[in-house]
Amino acid sequence: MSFAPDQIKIDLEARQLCCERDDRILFDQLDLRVENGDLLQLAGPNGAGKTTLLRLLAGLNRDYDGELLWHGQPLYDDFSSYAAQRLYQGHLAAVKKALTPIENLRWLVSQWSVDDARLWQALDEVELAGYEETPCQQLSAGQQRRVALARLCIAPAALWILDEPFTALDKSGVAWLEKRIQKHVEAGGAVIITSHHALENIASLKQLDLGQLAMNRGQA
Ligand SMILES: Nc1ncnc2c1ncn2[C@@H]1O[C@H](COP(=O)(O)OP(=O)(O)OP(=O)(O)O)[C@@H](O)[C@H]1O
Repeated sequence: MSFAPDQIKIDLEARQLCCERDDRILFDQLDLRVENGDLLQLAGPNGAGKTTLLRLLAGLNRDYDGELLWHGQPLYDDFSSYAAQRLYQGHLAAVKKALTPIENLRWLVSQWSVDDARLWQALDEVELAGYEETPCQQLSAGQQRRVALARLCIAPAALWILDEPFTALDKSGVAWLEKRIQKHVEAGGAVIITSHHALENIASLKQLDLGQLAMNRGQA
């Protein structure tokens, strides 16, 4: 059975979100909403708070003021239903180096029941055919990133939250990932991404520039 992200209602909202680190306000009074078909790129200079915001949106950190809502209800009221619909990829590839790509993939998608044949196919899609049973410590940084990204071919999650996913990818990897993101958004899924990589080729792109917000705050 194929996965149709448009069959799942995506409605993630931040209202008046505020976050401080080390007595420094990273962002405040921040409002955003992500729904089916949205691609939101968080922009801003190093240290602006992009990863911090992404982790809040993924439900990995509760150190904030303001509201985070899923389907109009507080995110943590029914967190498991939210977690089942979102896929988070952190800025590190986060593969276990002692394991092979196929073993890593089994572990990375263990929250969903996925046929093993589909995992082999996903590794083929990310151009890792022939490396499926090689320990990841023997793979390059870009190949390890591809192992983690193979999840995007498999996981039935409608909302992708991706932190610098282009890191270490070569030209063909970048082109593949851009297409994969575009396809997901066009199919009715949604993507929130931090990336210093330009994503201008994707028509529905929206940007939220945390550096600009901080500058506006300074001038207010
Ligand atoms: N666990 C933490 N404890 C204290 N301060 C933190 C913590 N994590 C991040 N920070 C601080 O919060 C600020 C924002 O960090 P964050 O990683 O969100 O920035 P970023 O915009 O993603 O940067 P980059 O483009 O370099 O990845 C930085 O000044 C950082 O030092």
